[in-house]
Amino acid sequence: MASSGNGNVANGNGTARNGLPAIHTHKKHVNGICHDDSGPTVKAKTIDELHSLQKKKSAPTTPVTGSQTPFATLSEQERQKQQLQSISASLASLTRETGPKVVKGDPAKKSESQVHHDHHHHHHHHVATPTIAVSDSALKFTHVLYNLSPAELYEQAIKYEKGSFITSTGALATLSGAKTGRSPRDKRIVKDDVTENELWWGKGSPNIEMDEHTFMVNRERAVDYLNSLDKVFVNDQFLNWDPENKIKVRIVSARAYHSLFMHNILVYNLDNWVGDRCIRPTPEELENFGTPDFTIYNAGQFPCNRYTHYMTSSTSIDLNLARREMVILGTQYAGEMKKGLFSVMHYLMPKRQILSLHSGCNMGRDGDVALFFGLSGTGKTTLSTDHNRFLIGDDEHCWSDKGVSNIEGGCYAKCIDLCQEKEPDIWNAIRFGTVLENVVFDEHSREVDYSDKSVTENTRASYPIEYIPNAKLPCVGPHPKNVILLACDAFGVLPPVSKLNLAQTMYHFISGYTALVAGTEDGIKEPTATFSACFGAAFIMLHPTKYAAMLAEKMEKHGATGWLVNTGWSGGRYGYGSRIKLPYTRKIIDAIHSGSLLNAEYKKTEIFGFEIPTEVEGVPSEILDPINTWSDKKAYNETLLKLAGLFKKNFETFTNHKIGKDNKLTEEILAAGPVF
Ligand SMILES: Nc1ncnc2c1ncn2[C@@H]1O[C@H](COP(=O)(O)OP(=O)(O)O)[C@@H](O)[C@H]1O
Ligand SMILES: C=C(OP(=O)(O)O)C(=O)O
Ligand SMILES: [Ca+2]
Ligand SMILES: [Mn+2]
Repeated sequence: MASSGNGNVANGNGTARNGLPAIHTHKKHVNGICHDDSGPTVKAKTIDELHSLQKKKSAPTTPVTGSQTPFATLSEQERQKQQLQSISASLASLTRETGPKVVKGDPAKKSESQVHHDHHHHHHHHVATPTIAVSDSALKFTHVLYNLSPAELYEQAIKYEKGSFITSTGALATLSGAKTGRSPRDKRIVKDDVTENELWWGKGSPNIEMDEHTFMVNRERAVDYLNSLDKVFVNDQFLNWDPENKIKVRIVSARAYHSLFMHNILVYNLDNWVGDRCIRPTPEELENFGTPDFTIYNAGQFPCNRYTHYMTSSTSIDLNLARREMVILGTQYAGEMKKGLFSVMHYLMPKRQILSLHSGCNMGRDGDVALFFGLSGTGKTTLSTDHNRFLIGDDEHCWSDKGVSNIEGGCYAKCIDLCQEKEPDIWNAIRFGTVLENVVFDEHSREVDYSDKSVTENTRASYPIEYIPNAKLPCVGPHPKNVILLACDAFGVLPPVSKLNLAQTMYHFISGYTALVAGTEDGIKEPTATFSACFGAAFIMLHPTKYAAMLAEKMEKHGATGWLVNTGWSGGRYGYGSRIKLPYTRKIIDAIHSGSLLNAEYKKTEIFGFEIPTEVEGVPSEILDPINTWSDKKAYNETLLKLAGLFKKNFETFTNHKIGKDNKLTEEILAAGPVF
């Protein structure tokens, strides 16, 4: 018994069972006990002690300022207490007096912390509690997992969230549940005395009203749900890389998946840079975090109550600008949080004369910045991620007097049919730390099949921007030189590239055209035109002409050129022609960046009056005028007229709005549409 205890598998004959020579250990006898260990021993007496040696204490996620005074520990405790008080206040029910008792750390790790500390209540920082418990949730503790690291969030997800797996490249595969895309029709905005006058309401507007009381009902529902859980995740982060215009946000959520998504998507740090490496998080910034400017309550697993006024489904995404709060019920799609905050920026930034943009953004070696506007799936992420240029951001930006800044700290790429050769940077960004939503993978090798649409076509990857090798850190840049409007035209009649004058740029910016291809199940054969003002009507808060006026003013002031790029069909509409090849679109974009396209030879198209180049390096010239690619010229002309009609009809809503200070620009914009 004693001799086999160390795992040596020698048999009685001195030969190992597998035929290899037996291993002879030099046995020492101490106190008559046979002892096998000759090497150095571990400095632990129990298995618990051994485990406690494995982890050393890291700097707190909300660290104290550098000084190492004897009072550092004291103030650290005080600071921790304040932070927990602030979180408890966030989670407070508004019908009861105080917030829940909150404690930091994983509820599953109670025994472990007792090993570390003789008086383990030092480890758990309790917050002042109500003397009379008025509800069951006030009797229990809510554990707070605060600003966890990606590794910790992986462990949480894999242990507790069904559908969480590590893929062969180290990404975290997750499922977002029943909702795999945004639910714009379930978005509600509180209409009060202020927002009634400030916001865009009515036809075409994304803002569907709800009253303050109903918001409180849903807020209470979310808060009660979150408090009923053993633990919640809290992320304290920032929006916007412009230090003067950053917004502090707190996200309270129930899933590690949501916490990791926001960790990737938002900004942790703005100031603390060594070269182009960021030390995150900045102690000062997080120490001074205090109360957030904006809070999201994500109770996505829990539905809203359809008996509640204004509710038309089990999903509700509610924004209250006065309270600076957002409540999410009945959807776990993570994009809802990111785009919800984008709406908030679309309200807050214009008040500071800063234009918020639904666009990607990158910069060349000479500091030439390009914006890529476009609706979902038109190519913002794909085309702004360019190996020859610095990525400033893929989706949400601000344009201030100083230049551009990314609102976010990460990217959110579509991954359907992702291909390593065509999109190497995105491909390589899908590794440890990246959240991969709703993808399908081999159950054994864990290799992802990006062509598989079994869960959804809207498969996504969210990764920190620094996973892109040529990310521009910090994510800010000078004033844009080129403003590229992307349209995925499924009618196949828009030219691959058109140069626009300012009025045309405004006309197309306000129109915000792209086309959706009908899903096969719908039985619809026709591509459907979508007009989404400012290429992001779902997120804008003010009337589109407000943003358009700001864009016109900035483009004029900084001499930016507008372009319309069709990333959609050519040679016939969807079902007949084919999608313009990504390498051709990239060549077109290259020519815009280099400036060569600005000075190319142009001809004017009929109906839309686009200036189209006769030649672009690396692109077959015949495809530059779409009529050449259609074998049926009559069908081309009919389709072109049909699309022009849709543009005209859509623009009717805007004809009686003034854009900018005088009527001159307004008239020019109205005249910049299709003529037929
Ligand atoms: N010519 C093209 N230009 C841009 N994208 C294309 C083109 N052809 C196919 N695609 C695909 O279209 C999708 C564009 O999505 P994405 O860049 O994520 O859009 P957005 O960021 O605007 O939502 C990607 O999957 C990309 O591979
Ligand atoms: C996340 C989204 O953005 P995009 O498709 O524009 O990248 C979305 O629209 O839900
Ligand atoms: Ca986007
Ligand atoms: Mn995108």
